Amino acid sequence: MTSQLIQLQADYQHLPQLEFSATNSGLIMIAVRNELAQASICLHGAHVCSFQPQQQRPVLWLSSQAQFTEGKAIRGGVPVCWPWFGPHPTDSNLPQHGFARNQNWQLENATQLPSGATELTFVLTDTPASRELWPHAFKLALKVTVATELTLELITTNCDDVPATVGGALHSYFAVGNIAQTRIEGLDQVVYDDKVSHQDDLIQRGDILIDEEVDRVYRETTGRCLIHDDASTRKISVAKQGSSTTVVWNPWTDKAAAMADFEDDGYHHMVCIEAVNSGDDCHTLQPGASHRLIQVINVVE
Ligand SMILES: O=P(O)(O)OC[C@H]1O[C@@H](O)[C@H](O)[C@@H](O)[C@@H]1O
Repeated sequence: MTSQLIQLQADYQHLPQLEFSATNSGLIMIAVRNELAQASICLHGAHVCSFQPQQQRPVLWLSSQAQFTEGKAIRGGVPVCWPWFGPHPTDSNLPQHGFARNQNWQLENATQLPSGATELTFVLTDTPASRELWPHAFKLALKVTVATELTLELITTNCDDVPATVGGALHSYFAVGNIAQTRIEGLDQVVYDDKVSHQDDLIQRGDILIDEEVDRVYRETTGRCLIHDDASTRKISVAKQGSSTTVVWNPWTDKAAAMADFEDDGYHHMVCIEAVNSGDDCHTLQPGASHRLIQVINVVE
């Protein structure tokens, strides 16, 4: 057992809702089990890997071929993309979706709330290596609240003495019974850029149905999406704050087959609905200022 694991077990032995373990590759996992729900979170990336309210099936999709390895993003769950979303705007040598999802975060605090929810706060701060990728002093916190709903609050604080521009995403992968019997409500009439056909300024008409590769950046939209998962006879609500960009992604056949950590037929059972800050929706923070990106996920009847 690593000394970090032993320390965490000692620090949080008063919280029976938490169980700490290490993967074969030495990454630390936290299992959260309370009267409302269960979840698992990897310290690597502060990555929420699973979320399951009581009496429900898993809400998040996690690839059976996900790799739990230092320096590699976990495929599925909720990757934290930060401080940019997608390719870096000016330097294609920098990592896709930023670097936060590939770093070891710290568990700053965990508490059990009177409501039965468990709240955990993870933090990441700048290092000499991070400043080579993004030249700013920062504190990034992810507050994860595990209850009947899963609430993720990503708080960026600019600790530098110059302004810093921040983008990113809560890149949530949702589990669906069958993508052919799934539709996404909430983006009707919203303007989007289609990253598959490379067409910009298209307009969504009605609900989104997925029967091919979908990679769309919906702009100027702050509303919630509702995933109608008819095969599982349930709906998943995905609400957000601090973001006016929503990305919908399903890699479909060829892209799924090309990803080593994505099972070939996995695209039948997932869709990403991502709360994003990108393009004009990035935020320039003055020294000391903060930005909050929030996603709230729950199953509705
Ligand atoms: O493979 P990655 O880096 O996790 O990215 C997965 C996908 O993430 C989505 O957010 C992007 O819109 C896609 O273009 C991308 O393929």
